[in-house]
Amino acid sequence: MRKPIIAGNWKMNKTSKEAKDLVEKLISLIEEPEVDVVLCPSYLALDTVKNLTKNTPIGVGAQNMHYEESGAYTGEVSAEMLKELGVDYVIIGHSERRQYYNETDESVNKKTIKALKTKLVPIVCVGETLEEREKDLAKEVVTVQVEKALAGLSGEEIASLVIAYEPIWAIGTGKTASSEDANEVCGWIREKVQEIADENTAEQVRIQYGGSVKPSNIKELMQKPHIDGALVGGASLKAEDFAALIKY
Ligand SMILES: O=C[C@H](O)COP(=O)(O)O
Repeated sequence: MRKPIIAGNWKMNKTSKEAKDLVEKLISLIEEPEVDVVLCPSYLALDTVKNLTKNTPIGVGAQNMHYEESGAYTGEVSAEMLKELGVDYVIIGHSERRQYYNETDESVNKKTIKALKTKLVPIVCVGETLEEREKDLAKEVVTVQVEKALAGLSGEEIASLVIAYEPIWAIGTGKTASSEDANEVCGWIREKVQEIADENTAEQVRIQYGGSVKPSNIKELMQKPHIDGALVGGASLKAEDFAALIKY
């Protein structure tokens, strides 16, 4: 049985002070969540959020990392630096990083390998553009992204990570993929994992949906057999909304 995982990706929002307010409010609204809960603030707020959530079931994730251990990479942050802060998860290959910061399938693969070696749980993002969906290319695009992201990993490693399916056209637009469409793509991802690894791995790997998830649509999405959670942007910025998502 896969435990659902709901993660909030705050993107470039919330100063450390605002993060503190949000986390304190969230803690007062959720007691013992039945799902894994993860908050992904900016790098600068990670320490604050980690300290505030220390004795709670809330996990903390970064939004990106570099694949090298150290070196002349101005502005970058390593997996070791995240680990030292007590970070548990790291989002890898978010479409905004693919679109604006030259993230490629190859760098996603390197980062995923590095995260696993450092004992961070990667949340590996994949998803098609609207144009690709309209040309009926979603299956090909998404499964190739999965194949390339997971290249060289063992079944055990794949089973331990999280894959987030985020159709780019649904991110921050208010347009959610229908629960049927989202489930269909998550099913294709699971099939691909089975092909790359084996049935057991495919059964274990958790696949999230992301793209305009909100309290009004989470229940329907979570009822689908291949959807094991959500990667949430906008609705994770308000404690009440995020708490409602966790309690779906
Ligand atoms: O990482 C989160 C996704 O990009 C979804 O963002 P959104 O919930 O604001 O559409």
